[in-house]
Amino acid sequence: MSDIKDLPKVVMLARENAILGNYNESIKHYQDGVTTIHNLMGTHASKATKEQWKVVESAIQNELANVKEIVSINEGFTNNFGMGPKPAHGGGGGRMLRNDFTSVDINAPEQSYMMKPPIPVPVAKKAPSFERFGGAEPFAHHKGDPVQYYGKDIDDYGENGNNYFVKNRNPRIFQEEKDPDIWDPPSPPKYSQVNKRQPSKWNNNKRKPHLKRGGSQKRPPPAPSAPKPNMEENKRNYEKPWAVEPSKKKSGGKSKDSDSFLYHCYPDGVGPDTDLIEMLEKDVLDKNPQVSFDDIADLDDAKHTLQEAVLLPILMPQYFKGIRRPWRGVLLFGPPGTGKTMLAKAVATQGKTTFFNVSASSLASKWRGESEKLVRLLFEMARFYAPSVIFIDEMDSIASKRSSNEHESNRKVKSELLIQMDGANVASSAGGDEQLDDSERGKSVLVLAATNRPWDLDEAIRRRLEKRIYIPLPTTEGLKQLFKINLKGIRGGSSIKIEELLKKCKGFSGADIAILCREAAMMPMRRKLASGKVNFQELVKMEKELDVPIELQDFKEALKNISKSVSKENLLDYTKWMDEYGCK
Ligand SMILES: Nc1ncnc2c1ncn2[C@@H]1O[C@H](COP(=O)(O)OP(=O)(O)OP(=O)(O)O)[C@@H](O)[C@H]1O
Repeated sequence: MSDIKDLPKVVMLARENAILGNYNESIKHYQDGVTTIHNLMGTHASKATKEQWKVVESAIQNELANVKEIVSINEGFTNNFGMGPKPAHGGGGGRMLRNDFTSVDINAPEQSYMMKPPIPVPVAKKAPSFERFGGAEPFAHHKGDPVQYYGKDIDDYGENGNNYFVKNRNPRIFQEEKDPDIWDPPSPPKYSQVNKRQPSKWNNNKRKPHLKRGGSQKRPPPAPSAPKPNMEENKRNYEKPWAVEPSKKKSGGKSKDSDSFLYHCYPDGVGPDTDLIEMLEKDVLDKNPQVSFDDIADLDDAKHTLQEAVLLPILMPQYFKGIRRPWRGVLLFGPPGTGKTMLAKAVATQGKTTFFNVSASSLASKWRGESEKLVRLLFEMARFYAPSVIFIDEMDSIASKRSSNEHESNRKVKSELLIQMDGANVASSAGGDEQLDDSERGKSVLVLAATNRPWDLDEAIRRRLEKRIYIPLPTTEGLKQLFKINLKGIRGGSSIKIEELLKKCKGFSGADIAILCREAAMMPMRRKLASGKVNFQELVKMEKELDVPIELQDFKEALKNISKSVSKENLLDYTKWMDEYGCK
């Protein structure tokens, strides 16, 4: 028998065992509870209290009866279908069935073999539901109400301070006392308590939010109501690519010309080759080179040839058709620093054409297949912006002679270059310009290549560079012009003897002269510093004092540091190649 204090625990054990199908255990606990109440009745409790205990007892008796009924039903099934224990007498060696259908005479008319016994519905070991226990959740109670036991109020369960239920209205009284050293298993948070503003969000949805165990974390605030970051005010908020307008994508937030090649290819400005196109537009496209022929000393022959080959076909498209069609490509070759790049830029400036300044590095890509794609995109872009000049500097590094041990990617780039040069200028392809009108004919693309090593060029490329112009070292007249151009805005002293200077600068390239003039122009300042009378800080304040005319002595000093960059042997190679492949 248990103590009356333990009655709730005893009843709970009885129910748990019933739910688990341990009916015998359950019955034992129920009976223990009933005995406990019986004993309590024998004490000198008040009549009213005894009445209340009777109610509790009858409720427990009811539950006990239910469990016993389930046990008897179960036993009935097991015995009927031979699953029960063998009878002690072992009659006939078979199992003793309460309804032994095997003994039925199947020939008897009223007992056809068709009359099988009803198939019993299998009874799972199922606990009696709370319906069976009075229809109310046991020990359910409401805040502020007296504790309810099967729906009936119990205000007092005993005297002498034994009112256990009243003292412990919390439902946890029915749980076992906790061992402080044993932690509860982690339990999920109660969603309704996490964010009461959106209680129904997770109720009907298919998926519950994935929350970490622990139960105390808060759900992040719902995204739709989150304030939108103000890009202007808060610089630390980064633009989300999906939130950026297509027109601003990939352009650093700046709006782009809607008439650019990129938008011509991709109306919303984004496509598979956007990066390559943007790279070409950034690194290669020079819409305004701003170099005039007057800035270029000497090279009159080259200027005339270029004007005829490039500018006139743009200005007089009607005349340059048929056999007079423009050149497919022009090669400028000669020693370094002789003004080849300047010439190309001057052509683009004077012809008001779009200038593409390409070098080997701008067409090189570490990605397989991308270099060829760059070549193709370059020519497509040039056609889009036509009339255009594609200036390819150091052409020998892109289009050197093909060899058997050459890397496959280099060969592909060359092949693409050949293909594109053939199709670059529609007007230049043989017989292809007859149907074109003047405006289309004027929209030509000229490939202007430059190299210091023309003998290294691939033959097929060389053939497509139909006009090959030698850009030699400056003549004496050219050197004179170079001094004039480079010393523009700088005063020359009375000591300067130009003839003496020209003699000293024989064999210098245009680039060498430009460097010499810069060095000489710095000499007054260097002399001042070398005297040791001024330091750097004082020198900054002497800007006007240092602006003195350049004297011959300054050039002589500068010439000690500078020498020509082109050797005589090199020059011989150029003249030889010129004689063989060049054009006058
Ligand atoms: N004929 C020239 N007239 C004026 N300046 C010149 C001339 N030739 C060379 N220069 C000077 O030399 C510099 C280099 O010229 P440029 O780049 O055109 O030479 P390049 O022949 O293309 O050289 P490289 O073959 O090495 O590329 C120019 O910036 C310019 O200052």
